[in-house]
Amino acid sequence: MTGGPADDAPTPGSRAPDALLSRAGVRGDPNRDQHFLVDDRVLDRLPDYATEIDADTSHVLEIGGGTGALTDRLLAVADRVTVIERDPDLTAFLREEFATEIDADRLTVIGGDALEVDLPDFSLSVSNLPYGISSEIAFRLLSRDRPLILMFQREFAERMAAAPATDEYGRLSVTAGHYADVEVVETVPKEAFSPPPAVESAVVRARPRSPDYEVPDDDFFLDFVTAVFTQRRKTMRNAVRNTAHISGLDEPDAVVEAADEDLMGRRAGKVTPAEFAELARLAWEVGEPR
Ligand SMILES: C[S@@+](CC[C@H](N)C(=O)[O-])C[C@H]1O[C@@H](n2cnc3c(N)ncnc32)[C@H](O)[C@@H]1O
Repeated sequence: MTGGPADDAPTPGSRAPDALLSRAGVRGDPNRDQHFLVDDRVLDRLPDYATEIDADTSHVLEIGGGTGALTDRLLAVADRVTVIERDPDLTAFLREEFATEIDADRLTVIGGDALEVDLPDFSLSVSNLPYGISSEIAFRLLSRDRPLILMFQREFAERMAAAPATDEYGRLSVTAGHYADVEVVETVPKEAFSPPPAVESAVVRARPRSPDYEVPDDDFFLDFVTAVFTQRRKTMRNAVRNTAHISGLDEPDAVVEAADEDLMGRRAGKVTPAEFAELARLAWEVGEPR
């Protein structure tokens, strides 16, 4: 993990982020999740995190194109890029600024909400996400089983990548880890953005994988984990009993009785994903899920 902007020089020939901001004539509105990356070195490293794992760059998806500083870097490594941007002024600007790439069929700009529009069949996503929709968009992307390089608020990124029994480990770590190997590859200071956000950011790299455990049903497993973590201060015994309504279990007591006693005496933060999976299998068998 690198510690923030440092070392290498910006890529020659790429569009300067401050020039893009001034051509677009925007300042960035935090109420609309607009914090534009203005640090060339961070912008240059984002595609590198994908190429260094040999990710397929035939069709790169960017959520939240903004003024196109990252789009420009992605076009340098990808055959084709699709950008989804909600702000109509910014989509108009992107279409004008990148008219040549659009005409050459190398760039598609979709105007709309990334949570609502149909996502294309992308091979990789590299995005500086709108933080207001971090969780929803992250899981929309994770479920596509493609490599992802995503900028989040630092705390969210660290929770996503956390290992069992650490302070950050929780629902997000288990559910994201169900789809991918997740790592924080860089922390990014506020000053790398214009306007600066209130908190630090971090870049996450997610590589799709099949989990090394089996679950009876993906949705049931994810709901079960979520339900247990909503009561993370309780022992598993009490959490499983109390959260039955969320996970849809009709017979939570039967699950508690059949489960390993040591496991039931722990808190959710000390339960590994594989142990959650084993418990979900048991719950599926004896808990009479609806
Ligand atoms: C953090 S900025 C990143 C902009 C640019 N990619 C960069 O790195 O400078 C997030 C962008 O997402 C856009 N945005 C916010 N909510 C969105 C949504 N629901 N769907 C699509 N774009 C959204 C904002 O208008 C903004 O341009």
